[in-house]
Amino acid sequence: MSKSVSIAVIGAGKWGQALQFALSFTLTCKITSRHIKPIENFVSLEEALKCEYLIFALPAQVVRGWLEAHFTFSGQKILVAAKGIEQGSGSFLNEIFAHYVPEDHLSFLSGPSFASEVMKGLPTAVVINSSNETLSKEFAAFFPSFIKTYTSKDVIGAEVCGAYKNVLAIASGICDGLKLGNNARASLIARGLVEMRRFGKYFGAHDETFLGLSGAGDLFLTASSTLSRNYRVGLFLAEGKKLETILEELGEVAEGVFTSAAIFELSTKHTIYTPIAHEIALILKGKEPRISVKDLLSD
Ligand SMILES: NC(=O)C1=CN([C@@H]2O[C@H](COP(=O)(O)OP(=O)(O)OC[C@H]3O[C@@H](n4cnc5c(N)ncnc54)[C@H](O)[C@@H]3O)[C@@H](O)[C@H]2O)C=CC1
Ligand SMILES: O=C(CO)COP(=O)(O)O
Repeated sequence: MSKSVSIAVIGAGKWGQALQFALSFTLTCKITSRHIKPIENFVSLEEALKCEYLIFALPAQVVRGWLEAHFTFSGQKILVAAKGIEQGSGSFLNEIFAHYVPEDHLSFLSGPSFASEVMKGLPTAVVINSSNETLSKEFAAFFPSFIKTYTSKDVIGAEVCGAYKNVLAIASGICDGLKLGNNARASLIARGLVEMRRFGKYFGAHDETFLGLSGAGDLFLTASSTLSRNYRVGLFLAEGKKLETILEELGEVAEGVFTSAAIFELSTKHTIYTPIAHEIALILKGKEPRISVKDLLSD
C-alpha cells in the first residue's frame, strides 16, 4: 500500500485511536481531535480535512453538530465508524451525512471490533458498507492483515445492526447483573436478534446482514463481554446505580443509552414491535429492571 495515500481519522477517542493504529500498518494515517493529544501523526483539524480519505470516529450524537460546524465537502471519501441512531430526530447516520456528502463518497464500518483488542493487533473481521462498491474496496485495502475485511451494499442493515446491538448489550448486562442465568441471556440475545431484524427490515435492511458479522457477529460480541461499555452500563443498572453516575464513571460513550431512546421514538412512530429496546428505554428513565424482566416474560 502506498504511503502517499492521504487519510485521517477524525476523533481520537478509543475507536479513533485503534483505527489509526490498525491503518498505520499499511499507510501513514493522520488523526485529529478537538483536544490535542500526544499521538504520532496527530494533526490539526484543518490539515486532516485536506485528506482524500476521512474516517469519522465521533459519537453518533455529535456528528450532525460537528459536520455543521466544521465540514465542507471538497471531494473527500468517507468511512463512518460510529454506531448509533440520533436521539430526538431518529435519524440514521447515513441520513445525516447525506446532507453534507454525496452518497457515492460515503461508506460505513460495521462488525465485531472492540478497540482494545484491535489496539493489541488481535484478529477480527469487519464489513465496509457502501452503495459504491469501488469505495468500499478502496477502504478495505487500507486495513492490515490481522483485520479481514468484507464489503456489502447494505448500508441501512449495517447501521441498524451496529446501533441496535448496543441497546441489546445493555439488556444483556442487566440480565447478567440480575444473575438470571445463561439460559436467560441466550434467550434475550436470540430474541434481540429477531427484534433488530424486524426493526431493520422496516427500513429496508437485508436479511443476510443480520446473520453475518454486522448483525450476529457484533451482537454476540457486545452482549457477552465486560469489554463492552454498553454491557457494563447494564451491569451497573442492575446493581441499582444511577445512570448519571454510571456514565460519569465510564468516561466514554455508551451509544445504546441514546439509541434506545431513538428506537423507542422510531418504533412508536412506525408501529414496529420492539419490546426489549422499549424496556431498556424505560429502565434508562428509571423503571425498575426486575419489573421490566417480568413484563418482558409476560408479554
Ligand atoms: N470503542 C470501540 O470498541 C468501538 C466504538 N465504536 C463507535 O465509535 C464511536 C466513538 O466511540 P469511542 O471512540 O469508543 O468513544 P470515546 O468515548 O472513547 O471517544 C469519543 C471521542 O469523541 C470526542 N468528542 C465527543 N464529543 C465531541 C464533539 N462534540 N466534538 C468533537 N469531538 C467530540 C471525545 O473527545 C472523544 O475523544 C461510537 O459511536 C462507538 O459506538 C465502534 C466500534 C468499536
Ligand atoms: O461496537 C463495539 C464493538 O464492536 C464496542 O462496543 P461498546 O461501545 O459497547 O464498547
